[in-house]
Amino acid sequence: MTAAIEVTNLTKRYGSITALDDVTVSIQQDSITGILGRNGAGKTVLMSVITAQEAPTQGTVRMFGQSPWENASVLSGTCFIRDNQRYPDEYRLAQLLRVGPLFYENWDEALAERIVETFEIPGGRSIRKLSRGQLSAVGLLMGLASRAPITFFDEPYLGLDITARTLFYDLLLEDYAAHPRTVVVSTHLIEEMEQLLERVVILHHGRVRENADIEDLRQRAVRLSGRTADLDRVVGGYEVLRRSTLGTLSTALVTSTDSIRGDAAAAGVDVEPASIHELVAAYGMQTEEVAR
Ligand SMILES: Nc1ncnc2c1ncn2[C@@H]1O[C@H](COP(=O)(O)OP(=O)(O)OP(=O)(O)O)[C@@H](O)[C@H]1O
Repeated sequence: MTAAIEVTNLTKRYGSITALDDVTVSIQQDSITGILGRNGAGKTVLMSVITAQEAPTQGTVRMFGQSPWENASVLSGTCFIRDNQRYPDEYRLAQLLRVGPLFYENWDEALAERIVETFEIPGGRSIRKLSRGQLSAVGLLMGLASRAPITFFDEPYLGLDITARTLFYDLLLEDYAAHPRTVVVSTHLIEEMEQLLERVVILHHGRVRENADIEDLRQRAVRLSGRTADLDRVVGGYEVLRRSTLGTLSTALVTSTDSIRGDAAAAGVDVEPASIHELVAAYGMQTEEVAR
């Protein structure tokens, strides 16, 4: 694995708030990596520090082996589309399409035009008058057409309807297959996006809870369900990530082990693979102490 981004012992504090707490993570080159975690987990701050929009309190960031801080040669190869991306006040789409190639050397004009048509982005008014979804479509346009070697999308779909989101996912996969590059995307729409992701970083209270291949993560936990008394007999020896009971029936999300399926079968308890979004939700419910 070649790392496009290496973050080492990164801490970011704002006064008494610790947004990132000793984060060490590497992001694989030519992969699509999802940054997941609860509100306030540190996803945006991590991307802001990696892209040198904010200085770390401690720790180091390397992109393609170099520090991005005031490093034009590194930063020219990155594109960061924020959820609240701002553009100059009176800018219209045509101006944005003209400056794209000035900022990004791999800019693809045909792709940009295709995205304008696909997402029906209006060109006749200033960008600040666009709807929330249309503004997100402009962000997708910049992020995709830039073809930057490292592209960050921070919740890129805000306000986009389901058709537009599906079009985005299809376009991203198609363009990534034709032009492999490193894409980092933060999202809460885990079920929708997980088929795109190859790697996943899960943040919790500013710390890395998981940094794994998505296939490995899928093996990480199982969902047990059955009669509460039967379930009680099984879960005792395992790490229970989340449990719920309705009447006489219970379900439990349990860290997967070699013996869990045998033990569950012996107790008459059903076992199914847990989904990534169940796992992320369960991690998010853990107290800070448990997560460490
Ligand atoms: N400029 C700032 N000053 C003070 N605290 C900040 C600042 N920026 C971020 N934070 C805090 O850092 C923490 C992480 O914020 P961040 O925006 O990275 O969360 P997030 O994971 O992106 O959340 P969300 O999913 O809600 O977008 C939060 O507690 C936030 O309040």
